[in-house]
Amino acid sequence: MTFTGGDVYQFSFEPRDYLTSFCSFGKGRDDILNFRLQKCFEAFKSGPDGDLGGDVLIDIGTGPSIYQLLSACQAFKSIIATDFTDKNRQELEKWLKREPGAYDWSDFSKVVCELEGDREKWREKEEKLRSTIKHVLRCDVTKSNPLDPLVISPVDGVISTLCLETACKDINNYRSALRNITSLLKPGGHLVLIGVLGDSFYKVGQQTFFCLPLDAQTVRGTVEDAGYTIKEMDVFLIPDVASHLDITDSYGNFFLVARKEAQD
Ligand SMILES: C[S@@+](CC[C@H](N)C(=O)[O-])C[C@H]1O[C@@H](n2cnc3c(N)ncnc32)[C@H](O)[C@@H]1O
Repeated sequence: MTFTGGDVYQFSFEPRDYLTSFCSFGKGRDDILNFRLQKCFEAFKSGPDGDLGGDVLIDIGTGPSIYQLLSACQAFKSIIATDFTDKNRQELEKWLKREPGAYDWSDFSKVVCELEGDREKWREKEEKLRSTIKHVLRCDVTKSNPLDPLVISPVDGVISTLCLETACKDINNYRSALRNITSLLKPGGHLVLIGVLGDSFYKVGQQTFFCLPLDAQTVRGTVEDAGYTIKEMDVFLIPDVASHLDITDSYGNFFLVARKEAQD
């Protein structure tokens, strides 16, 4: 599979096709989605005074998705969402502004509220997230400053879900993209990384996108080499890989939390 770079994303990544295939319950992927929501819930549950909390969280490569931020919005005062493509940022804005036709995330919000103890509070949860996302910015993880030309003060937290492996054509590029996003983080700040394992492609509508196949050991080493101490890494192995082969060949997901040490 040849690498699909920024131009392919900008013109051919259809947010609604992506959401329908990869961010919908009841399509044989519930266990994967529940793994991500559960791990985010556990990681952010200590709130603003916990290790994983503070003033600003940046989500790198948010895409059209918000599931990864539903728990985080209880732990950070503000969130900056980012993505490479115009269409993804527009789809996200549609949800933030409650525009007609915005994607319905209520199944996800209900799961997270149930984990927090009251499934009925899902509307309040969505309002809390909307008010916590203060900006939706363009980003490019291949740039040394991914928010270029914007320069911001280093933040307390960076989260990135399923982005770096889709944006990088080889492990050296993955290493530098990780270093690029690390430059946005304060020493002592935390990185939350969710990614896919063994994935070489994923299909969004009619378009097939490249993915860099990763294994847990390589991710670990790369994160440590970028100046982090890993606090947690958990792997979810997909029980029935064959049933997803029409849209992806990933065999698992990983969830990682790491603290940035003093030197970059
Ligand atoms: C598989 S989607 C993941 C979206 C979302 N984070 C999620 O978990 O559902 C990959 C995302 O990476 C973004 N992306 C691709 N290349 C990028 C780059 N060079 N810099 C930043 N984001 C990029 C895409 O636009 C897309 O939104």
